Amino acid sequence: MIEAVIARVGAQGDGIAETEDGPLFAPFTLPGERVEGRRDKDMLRVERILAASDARVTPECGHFGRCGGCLLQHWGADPYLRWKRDLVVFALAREGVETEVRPLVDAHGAGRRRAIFHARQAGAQTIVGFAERKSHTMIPIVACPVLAPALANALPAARALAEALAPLKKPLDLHVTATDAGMDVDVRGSGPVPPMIAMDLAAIAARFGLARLTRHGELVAQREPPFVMMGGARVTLPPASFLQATQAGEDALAGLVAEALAGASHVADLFCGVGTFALRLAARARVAAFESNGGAIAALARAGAATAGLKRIDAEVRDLFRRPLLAEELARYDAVAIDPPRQGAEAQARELGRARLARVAYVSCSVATFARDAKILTAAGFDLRHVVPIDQFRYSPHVELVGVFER
Ligand SMILES: C[S@@+](CC[C@H](N)C(=O)[O-])C[C@H]1O[C@@H](n2cnc3c(N)ncnc32)[C@H](O)[C@@H]1O
Repeated sequence: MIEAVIARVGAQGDGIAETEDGPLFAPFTLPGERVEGRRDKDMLRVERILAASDARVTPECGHFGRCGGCLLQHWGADPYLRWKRDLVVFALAREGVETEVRPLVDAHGAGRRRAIFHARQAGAQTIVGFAERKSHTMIPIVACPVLAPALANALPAARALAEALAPLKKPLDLHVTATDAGMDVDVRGSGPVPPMIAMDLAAIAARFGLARLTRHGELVAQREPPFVMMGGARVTLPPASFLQATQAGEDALAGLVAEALAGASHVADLFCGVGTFALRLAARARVAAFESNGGAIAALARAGAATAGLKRIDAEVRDLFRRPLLAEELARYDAVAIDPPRQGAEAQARELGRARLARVAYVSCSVATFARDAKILTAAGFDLRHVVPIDQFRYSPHVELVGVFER
């Protein structure tokens, strides 16, 4: 057993004690706390808190400490939100990216509207829940307080579906999305399903009032096509679509992108998904939207065509890692919104740098790849005017941001 004093909370959400042998990572501890525990390589498995921080609060979830979803429910809101903004401040400073980091937007709102539950068979028992952190061990989950009220029935529905599929003995992932028509569920991992089980699944969909149930994107049952509103457009979602994690997060990101690109008359939306930004930007500007997922592009095109009052939207399936929009192609736009996955968009950033463009709104879910791409853009003459951090993933170390580039 050793004693340690926690100096700070690190970028992965662990408390960190500085020792002669280097940093010791102590999950679920807070700055200033004196703790006792067992050392396991660079981890400290805390067994007792000898002196607790004043900022320690009671976690709102009974699964906290085991479930890998939340790491920081034990921290008061103010220091937690300061830490989250600092993740962006310090990561950019470390990479030498100089800019104004604006106040963090708390975008938890009503809660998460998407969840992926895992289901595993343990003998005769079906376990439905989330994985432990950095492990495949499943934690059975009874309730998850970070989910939006529209997902209140998501866990019981996922459990019923997993139990119906239990005879197949396959590990399952159940993607649940809250839509304006009700819950949309896509079950992955089951493989082919015998007709009797398919009938059971359809009955469960009806019992829980699911808008739609699909298996690997194939329709099992549908009460009403699941849709969400984006600006004035009604978007019918393909199964397991990407959506920003919270409605408040989507509204905040879309508002910041619209503000950054205000006055542009022809905008390119890169990594556009189902049109989160494109369908709103098209109220004021002509938009060209690019994305590798064909289902998302079809949904965006249909929603745009069916919405009165929008300017023209051109939507194209394109792999922007392999075939980024070239500087010559970008010449026809006067501003760009870009929102890549975690890997960032290195090749695309180089083309944005080469293009004769004045404005880029860069939405990112990874400060590290954002910093890399920001350096490419600033080396090409862009000024990173400011960055706005956004917290859609309360209690986790994930943070989004919008960076506004001009030249
Ligand atoms: C962070 S999401 C953003 C989606 C959209 N902007 C939104 O806010 O809903 C990233 C998007 O990039 C798409 N994507 C992933 N890899 C891609 C690639 N190589 N080329 C084009 N799009 C890709 C994903 O399908 C996803 O829709």
